[in-house]
Amino acid sequence: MKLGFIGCGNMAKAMLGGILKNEICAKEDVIATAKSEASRENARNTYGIQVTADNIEAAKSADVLVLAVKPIFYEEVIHEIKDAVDEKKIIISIAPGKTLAWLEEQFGKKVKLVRCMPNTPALVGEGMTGVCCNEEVSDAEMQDVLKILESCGKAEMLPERLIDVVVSVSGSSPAYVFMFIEAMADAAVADGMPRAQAYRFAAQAVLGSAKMVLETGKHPGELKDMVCSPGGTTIEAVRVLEEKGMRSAVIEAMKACVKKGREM
Ligand SMILES: NC(=O)C1=CN([C@@H]2O[C@H](COP(=O)(O)OP(=O)(O)OC[C@H]3O[C@@H](n4cnc5c(N)ncnc54)[C@H](O)[C@@H]3O)[C@@H](O)[C@H]2O)C=CC1
Ligand SMILES: O=C(O)[C@@H]1CCC=N1
Repeated sequence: MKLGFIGCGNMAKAMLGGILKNEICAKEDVIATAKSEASRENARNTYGIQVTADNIEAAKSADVLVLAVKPIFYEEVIHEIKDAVDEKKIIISIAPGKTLAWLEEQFGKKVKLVRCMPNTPALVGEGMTGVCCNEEVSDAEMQDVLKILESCGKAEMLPERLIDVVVSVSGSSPAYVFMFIEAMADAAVADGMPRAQAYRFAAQAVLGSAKMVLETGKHPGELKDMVCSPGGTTIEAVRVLEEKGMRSAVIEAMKACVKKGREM
C-alpha cells in the first residue's frame, strides 16, 4: 500500500511516527507534500520518506491519501487534486467540520472517503481517533484504514454525528490536559519544586490517573473518592476546584469547541 500525506505539519508527523514504527508501510512507500524546502528536508531527513512540493504527484501515487492541511486549505487542495483521484483511492480527511457530504461535493464524483479525528498523542503511540466513512469504502478497506490509525494508538468507528464531539473530547483535549499539567507544575514550582521535576511529577500523575480509568473500569468519581481521605489534603483541593468552577469551565470549554467545529 502506498500512503500519501498532503501537508506535513504537526498531525501528519504525529501519525507518521506510529505508522513507520509499526511498519504499516515501508518508508519508501510513503510520500508527503510540503510547501517549503525546509519542511521537505525535515520530513525527508526525519522519516526517510519521499517528499515533494507537488500535491498532484502525491495524489496520483498514493493508494491512501491523508489530507493533512488546515481546514481553510481543504477546498483549494481538493480542487487541485480531484482529477488525480480515481474511484480506487481512499481519501482520509482529518479536519474538523468537513462533513462527508461536503467532501463528496468538493470532489464532485464518487470517491472513497474516510472522515476521522486523530490527536497528537499519536506521536507517542497513544493517539485516540474517531472514524466514519462513506458507502464507497468496503469493510476490507476500512480494516486497512483502521490498521493505519491503530498504529498510532486506539481508533473507534462511530456515527458521523459524533465526530464533532470527538474533536472536543480527544482531538482538542490534549491541549486542555497540557494546560492542566502546566498549571499543576506552576503550583509545584511556586511551592519550591524545580520546574523539570514538577513537569515529571504532574505528567506522571495524569498518565497514571488515565490508566486507572482505563484499566480498573471504576467510575472516575469512585477513583477520586479513593484519593480523598476524610479531613485530609485532597478534599481541600477538591473543595477549591469546585468553588472555582473547574467542572463547569471544562464543560463550557468543550461545548464551545464542538460549536466551533460545527461552524467550520
Ligand atoms: N494539530 C492537532 O492536534 C490536530 C489537527 N487536526 C487537523 O489536522 C490538519 C492539519 O493540522 P496540523 O498538522 O496541526 O497543521 P500544521 O499547520 O502543523 O500542518 C499543515 C501543513 O500543511 C502545509 N500546507 C498548507 N497548505 C498546503 C498546500 N496547499 N499543499 C501542501 N501543504 C500545505 C503547511 O505548510 C503545514 O506544514 C488540520 O485539518 C487540523 O484541523 C486534527 C486533529 C488534531
Ligand atoms: O484546533 C483545531 O482546529 C484542531 C482540530 C483538533 C485539534 N486541533
